[in-house]
Amino acid sequence: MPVNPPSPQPRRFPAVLRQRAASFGYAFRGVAAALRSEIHLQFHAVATVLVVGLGFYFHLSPTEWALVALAVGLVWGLELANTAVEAVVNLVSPEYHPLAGRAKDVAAGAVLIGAVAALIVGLLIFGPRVWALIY
Ligand SMILES: Nc1ncnc2c1ncn2[C@@H]1O[C@H](COP(=O)(O)OP(=O)(O)OP(=O)(O)O)[C@@H](O)[C@H]1O
Repeated sequence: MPVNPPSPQPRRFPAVLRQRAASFGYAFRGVAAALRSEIHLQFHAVATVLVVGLGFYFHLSPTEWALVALAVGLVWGLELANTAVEAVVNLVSPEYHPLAGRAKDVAAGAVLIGAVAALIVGLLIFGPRVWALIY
């Protein structure tokens, strides 16, 4: 009795790629929406452009660029997460609730810690150079 050859597997690779591309699209849409609505993020965008400009001006080393990139990414990431927490809290608890307040305060605290760390990195990397430029 003839044996049928195994039927070829459906080609799922392009579908997976499409799904990944869509996920990236949603993520970029999230960043764009947060940028439009959050004044803090608009401030970070301006600060990021300034920091990158200063980095080129002062010819940062690769290690310094890595630290600056981590600091900038940390602040952006935490600010976006904070925006997401605020949106969810506003959705599930539009009325006053101590837990809602705590969630927002803790998320804001995470941004604060990240911002202080980024400030320290910025002062250590740019501080001496800016100082030498002025004096
Ligand atoms: N539903 C709530 N229940 C209890 N406390 C809340 C509630 N919403 C906000 N709060 C308190 O008010 C603070 C400010 O909340 P708000 O939603 O204005 O956030 P925000 O940090 O000012 O954010 P943004 O300025 O980015 O909108 C919170 O950190 C929290 O302490």
